[in-house]
Amino acid sequence: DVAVEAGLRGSAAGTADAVTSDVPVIDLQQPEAEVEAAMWAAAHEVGFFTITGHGIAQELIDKAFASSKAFYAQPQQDKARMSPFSRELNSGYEFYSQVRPSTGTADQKESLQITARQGAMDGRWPSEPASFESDANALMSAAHALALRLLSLLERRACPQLAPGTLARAHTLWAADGQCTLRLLHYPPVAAGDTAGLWRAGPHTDWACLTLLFQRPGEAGLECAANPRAADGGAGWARVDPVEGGIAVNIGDMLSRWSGGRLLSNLHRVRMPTTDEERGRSRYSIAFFAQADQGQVIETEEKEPITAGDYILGRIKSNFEK
Ligand SMILES: O=C(O)CCC(=O)C(=O)O
Ligand SMILES: [Fe+2]
Repeated sequence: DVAVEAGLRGSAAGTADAVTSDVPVIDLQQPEAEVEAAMWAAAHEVGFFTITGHGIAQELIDKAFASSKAFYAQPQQDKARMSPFSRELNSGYEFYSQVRPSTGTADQKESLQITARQGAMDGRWPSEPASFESDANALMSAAHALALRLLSLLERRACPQLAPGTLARAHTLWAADGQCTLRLLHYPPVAAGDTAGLWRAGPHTDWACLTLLFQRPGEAGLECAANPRAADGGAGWARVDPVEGGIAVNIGDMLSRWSGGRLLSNLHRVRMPTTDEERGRSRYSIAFFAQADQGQVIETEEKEPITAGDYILGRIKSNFEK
């Protein structure tokens, strides 16, 4: 959470190099009982894993990345004009604006946030490239369906207090109180020189129940805390490298709360490039955040009930009060 993130500022743990290797890779085409057990172990112990055999067509993913790349290739003022950012709706285009409590510096990135709530994208869909809206929507629908499947696989062990299917039903797309979000990210090439204190994305946990992260081979840099139960990154950082055809998955704060702490959200970050070749290259990623609809009540034995809407509002406030 925010206190953990702020506590990382300037601490050795926040900046230590990633030492351990990749997170578990889980093939969803195994028998369901095996998938469920493997996901539980990974979600419970690491909070991060990569899934393959997920059924989302590579063509859908490639098209969304192609549209993203074409969008970002345009001048900054055009992107801002086509998709003005609204903090209230958590939608639109942002340029080097997100300051993490963990670092105090702006993430070295630009992003376009699409919140799947009625009206949130009115006047915010980029008109160029023309394929943008349909490509982004196609990937969002597929990612949403996959996220519901994963939530259902985790639910029995993570949230035994819930009737089966509760988590899946709590997340809709484009309802009047929807909060699911697709974020297209671009980390531009970096000039050689001192990048101390800078991050492509500073250490943070996600607010969502579950995040699906599309990233591409050759564009590495994502790392998660080796031990999600330690407040300072634990015994170092683990690489979450892109896997051909794979999607990185992580547990967010909302599911951590809903599960009464059975699952923990894990800190993660995107490091700056370290070689000339890497510095000269963009990193593009696409995150789908499964965030329950505003009216959904998150009830557990451990804490007072809170609606998913108030939960997210609290997180937005604490970030902007820093
Ligand atoms: O681009 C990435 O790999 C990570 C992005 C991320 O963690 C986020 O947007 O919350
Ligand atoms: Fe994240």
